[in-house]
Amino acid sequence: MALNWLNRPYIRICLSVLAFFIVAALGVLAISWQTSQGLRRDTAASLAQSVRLVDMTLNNASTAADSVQHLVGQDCDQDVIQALRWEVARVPNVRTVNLYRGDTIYCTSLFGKKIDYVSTDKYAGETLLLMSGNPVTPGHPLIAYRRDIKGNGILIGVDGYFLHNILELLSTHAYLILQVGDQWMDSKGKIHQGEGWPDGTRMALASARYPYNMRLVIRNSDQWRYVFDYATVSLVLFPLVSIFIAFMTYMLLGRVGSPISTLKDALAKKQFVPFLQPVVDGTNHRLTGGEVLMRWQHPQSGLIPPYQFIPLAEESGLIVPMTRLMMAQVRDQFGPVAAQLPDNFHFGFNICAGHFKDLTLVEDCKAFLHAFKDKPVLLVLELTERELIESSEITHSLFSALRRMGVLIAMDDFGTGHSSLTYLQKFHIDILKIDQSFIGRIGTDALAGHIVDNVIDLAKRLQMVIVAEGIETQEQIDYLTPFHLDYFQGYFFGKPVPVTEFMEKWLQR
Ligand SMILES: Nc1nc2c(ncn2[C@@H]2O[C@H](COP(=O)(O)O[C@H]3[C@@H](O)[C@H](n4cnc5c(=O)[nH]c(N)nc54)O[C@@H]3COP(=O)(O)O)[C@@H](O)[C@H]2O)c(=O)[nH]1
Repeated sequence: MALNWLNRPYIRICLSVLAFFIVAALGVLAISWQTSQGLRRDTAASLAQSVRLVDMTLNNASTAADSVQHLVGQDCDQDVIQALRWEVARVPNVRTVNLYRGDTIYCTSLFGKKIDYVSTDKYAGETLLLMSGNPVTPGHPLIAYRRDIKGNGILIGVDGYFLHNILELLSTHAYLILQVGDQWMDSKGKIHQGEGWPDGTRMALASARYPYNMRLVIRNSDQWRYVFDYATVSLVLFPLVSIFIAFMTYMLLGRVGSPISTLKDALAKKQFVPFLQPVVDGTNHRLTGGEVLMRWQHPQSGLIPPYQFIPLAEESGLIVPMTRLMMAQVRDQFGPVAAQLPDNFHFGFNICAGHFKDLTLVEDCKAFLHAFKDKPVLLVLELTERELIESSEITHSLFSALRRMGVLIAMDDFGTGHSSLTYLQKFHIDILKIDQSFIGRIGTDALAGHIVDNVIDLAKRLQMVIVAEGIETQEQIDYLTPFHLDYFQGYFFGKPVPVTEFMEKWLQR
């Protein structure tokens, strides 16, 4: 069948590996799609959350500014200083509250009256300035909130600690920064100038209230960390599923093509070959013929014995073309060397019952005998007693046609079935082959000896040619010799071998 090529080992391995990679690739795609969606969703939520928290922090500064707004422009007396300090103590996150006039700070919550310069032009949106520290706490980041009222105003220092805490907490799977003007703070609280954040997918969200942006970068390493944190089960499951699918692919491909289609394929490729077992004269043990026994020369599995495929071949009817192939091969290989065969050499073919309904059998026998017209041989069709031949008009006319051509009929495995005598009555049988199971028990089993004696007696009375098959020992030969049987066959004389080996070993040169 056309699909049989699929179960060749290397095709099976290649397709299984392919199945593994397809499933694994689909798994990688599914995991990366799922995690990238999850990561985007989570980071977008982190961004919104960070803006909300920074806004809340700056709202505190704005609240403090509201409270001291009426002091703007007033002299820095004790009441004003006290009011400024009160706000530092009262409002969370606020570290200093200062008043300025023009570009000069003149009143501070920390030092009271103090003159200091303020560069108001550096403030983003005139409101916010990120600072890496101030003279009191150098290296400690802070954000200055400014409220200007006609050239005078309030400057509020907000502790950067809260801001970098927000960044740190929300940057588990991304690099989160707070950007104010061209300065930005990372999650460690470090202040940077200009661009310079890492490569990756970028997102940004601006505050609606204050002039700053929260920016977020998803780096490759973040993606992988997210995968390990949130898709651990899938990471284990997909390779296992891929291995399972590859294994199933391998196993299922092994079953592609039904056994019958496999036989058909083998038949088309002529993988069924004849082996020959010698049959020798019962007296002088010289070669007189050969039984043709089928073997399946499988390209991968090697030589397959008949018991593994003959039953299915018989059941499916494929045995008929397979037997025809045997006859054709033996004819074509022995025809040209017929001169080397002993006189009256006989070829025995096993023929199943179903074949006796097929008229091609007559044609095949004719062609077979014709191939040996210059050195005639005997053709023996061996019928097994295990299968019943239907007694019909077709079978009888077929038997008659075969007889007219001189084809001999042998009864194989005699004694093992239930119809031996019926057979002998209904069909003209020329040769009787005593089953090897009886021969094998000679000398060990008295009953088997009696059966052999009686079968020989019956066959002689019916004037049939007798073959004792399955001879393996000298003891068996010694037992049978006094009966003067026509032929012996068995491993003692030779096992079934390929045609070329049979020719080399048995034919005269
Ligand atoms: N319809 C067809 N059936 C066939 C064909 N070729 C074989 N067969 C059937 O398979 C049966 C087993 O065949 P095989 O394995 O080849 O065995 C044969 C011999 O090897 C074996 N034998 C012969 N001598 C001995 C022996 O001394 N000891 C021993 N243990 N085994 C021995 O016997 C088988 C031959 O038997 P038989 O056919 O009864 O003469 C075979 O029996 C067939 O049924 C085929 O082409 N067509």
